[in-house]
Amino acid sequence: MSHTSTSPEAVSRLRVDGLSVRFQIPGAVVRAVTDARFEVRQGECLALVGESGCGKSVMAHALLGLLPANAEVTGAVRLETGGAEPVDLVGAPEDVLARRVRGRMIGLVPQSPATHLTPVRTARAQLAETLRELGNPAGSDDLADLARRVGLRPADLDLYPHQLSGGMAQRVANALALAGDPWLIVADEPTTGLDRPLVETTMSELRRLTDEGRAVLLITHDLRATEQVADRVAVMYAGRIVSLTSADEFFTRPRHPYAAGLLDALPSRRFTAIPGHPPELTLLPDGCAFRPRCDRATAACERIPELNEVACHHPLEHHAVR
Ligand SMILES: Nc1ncnc2c1ncn2[C@@H]1O[C@H](COP(=O)(O)OP(=O)(O)OP(=O)(O)O)[C@@H](O)[C@H]1O
Ligand code: NI
Repeated sequence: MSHTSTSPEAVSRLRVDGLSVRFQIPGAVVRAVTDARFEVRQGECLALVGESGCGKSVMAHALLGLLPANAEVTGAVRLETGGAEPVDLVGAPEDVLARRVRGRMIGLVPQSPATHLTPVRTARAQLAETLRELGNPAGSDDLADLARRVGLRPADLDLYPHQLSGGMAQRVANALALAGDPWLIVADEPTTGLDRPLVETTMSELRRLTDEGRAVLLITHDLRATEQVADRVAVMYAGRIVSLTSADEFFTRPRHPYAAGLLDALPSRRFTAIPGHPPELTLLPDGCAFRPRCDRATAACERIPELNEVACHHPLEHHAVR
């Protein structure tokens, strides 16, 4: 389902190469993201899934230079758009990120959006201001169009943040992320608080933007929504990407035991949770971090497996699903 109207050299993409994030906290180091390698290409939606606390939001913030001062980021993140000079996002000066990247090249839908809205201004005022700041003349048509695309009714726009339900605040955040017509949309749980029809609206909008030649990095717990829009799926466990395959392969022939476990936990499948819990990111074991929960673990798992689509010493051959 990829969009290939441009020549290969001009293909836009985000390339993440060996990205790691460490947080220094009193007496410990949180290894939130370790050695992430992936790309998101024009015309593609890549979903990033994994249990709570595995490092998904930290990864999203690292891409945009939005981590707090106790974070140490290493590795490379390059944004190549339309044959223009690539932008190196790790180590880019704050003014470059603020003026050129955030909102314009990369739009972020933050997790828990209600906390990011200005309490004293209506949704309409915040959208209009963002459109203006991002150099869009903000005709009322644009604003109305943006609202419609995310499933907001015109009357919703006159509400103040405290009057918005969680789902409405989510839609306002989705609209704010799209206001600058960014090339890449990083959407961190963009469907929180939305009912199924609105989840569908949001997913179709993300798919439409993707098919028009943009790119989407979708962070979500909603595997149903993932199945609907993702071209590829990256599975994260304890800060590492442990599986990076086509969505079709992830949903029908998962090879990493953790990926298979996530699918088995779905009510529509076996409805059987993976036993145990992920490790503390301050106390990661050597070797495969999933080993203590994995019924296929062997002595080989004391070494970190390479990510060759699947980071596992003993991937599943044919896992019966559906
Ligand atoms: N500023 C910080 N200082 C120390 N640790 C942090 C900081 N920010 C995040 N962390 C830790 O990094 C880890 C990854 O957090 P992150 O928010 O990325 O998880 P997540 O995969 O997005 O989870 P969820 O699905 O619940 O949103 C967590 O253990 C979290 O406590
Ligand atoms: Ni998160």
